[in-house]
Amino acid sequence: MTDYDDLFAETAPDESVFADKQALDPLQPPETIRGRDEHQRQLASMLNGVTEGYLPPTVTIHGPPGTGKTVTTRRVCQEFVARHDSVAVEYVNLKECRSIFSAAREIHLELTGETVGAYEGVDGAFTGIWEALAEYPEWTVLILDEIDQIKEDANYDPSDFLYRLLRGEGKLKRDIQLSAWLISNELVEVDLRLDSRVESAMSDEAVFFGPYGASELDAIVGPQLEMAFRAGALPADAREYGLQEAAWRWGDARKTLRLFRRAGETATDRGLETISTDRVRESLTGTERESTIAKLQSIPLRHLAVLAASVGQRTDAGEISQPVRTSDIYERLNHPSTADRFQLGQRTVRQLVDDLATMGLVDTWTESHGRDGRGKYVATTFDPAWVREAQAAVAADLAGDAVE
Ligand SMILES: Nc1ncnc2c1ncn2[C@@H]1O[C@H](COP(=O)(O)OP(=O)(O)OP(=O)(O)O)[C@@H](O)[C@H]1O
Repeated sequence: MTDYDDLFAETAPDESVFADKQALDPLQPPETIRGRDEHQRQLASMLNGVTEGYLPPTVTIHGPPGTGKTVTTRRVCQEFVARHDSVAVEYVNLKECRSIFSAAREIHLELTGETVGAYEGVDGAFTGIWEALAEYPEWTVLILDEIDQIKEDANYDPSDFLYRLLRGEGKLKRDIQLSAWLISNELVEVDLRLDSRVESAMSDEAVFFGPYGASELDAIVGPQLEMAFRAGALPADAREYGLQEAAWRWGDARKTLRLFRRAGETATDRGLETISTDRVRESLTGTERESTIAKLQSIPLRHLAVLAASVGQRTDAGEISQPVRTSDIYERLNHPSTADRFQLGQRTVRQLVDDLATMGLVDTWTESHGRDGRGKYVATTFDPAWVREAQAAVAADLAGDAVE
């Protein structure tokens, strides 16, 4: 039988380098938005359009992960509506929405507090959305975070969804003043392949959040590092090294916080009083691995299948052999044991490989083989073994869903 007193005593950190580990939690809203003055100014001047009777129908906000798109946009909007009764702001994260209906349902839920039944469909959700907005203040800013998710719906064109949002009959009839602020990693018009009808209904307002440099990361996470660690636990050289590497590799504030948290945990596990540059170096690999696997778990299954096929078989020595040709990927996916499951033609495989390259997950290049023509080669931009780990995690999730 377990002696819990012993168990907890043994696992309690006695010499922790942390003073307040929670300070490194990226989910805690920051007290102050730092290093984004110009962006805040741009967003504020768009909001100030209401004083002249105009809000742009859309504002696109894009840039790589962890660059402050969400926190900055939400904060500026919240502060503005707190000072202007004629404006309301609503925020909806579409992260979990893999269909247009679920996106419309999520917006409806945020505006009304009520769920739309599946039988009411997208039409029902939009009717409810317009009825709700008719009761709102004169202007509404609707922030749709991770808008790129709506492209996952194979049965519905993202253009139709956005067109309804911008030019829907129910909206025009009620003269609703809605400004849709669309947040995503890629430029939304390109990523969602929006048609010209939607593009002309959108406005040109776009705000780009670039990756942070080392000094910006210092300004953003610096105060959190001060709070998180005991005095002297994070020496200046290790701190500097971590910030430089984080800026060079990612420019992502969230990953930077994770990097220092992991480094601190390793130091504490090993009973060390300080976090050396070596601990930070180890943490860099761990952070890279963790975030890549998390990203792989979130991509569509077809893309993951193509990645798995590009990773291929281990050699006799247990190594994964890369690069592979796109034709090999196609053949592996069309092996009799899996062909029925995937049903991916050559063109689709090529398209999926291009998507993976755009996501930064693979590198591709073409080589000439003399008389045999040319071949396109594919290799992952990260340790290919991580694909197997992501596959195992996805399979476990799917099995869990099936049980529920
Ligand atoms: N300028 C900033 N000032 C203070 N904290 C910031 C800033 N930028 C980012 N952060 C921190 O990083 C976290 C991630 O930021 P945020 O969610 O805004 O990034 P994002 O660009 O929307 O990322 P994603 O594309 O992954 O959704 C925030 O919760 C906050 O802790």
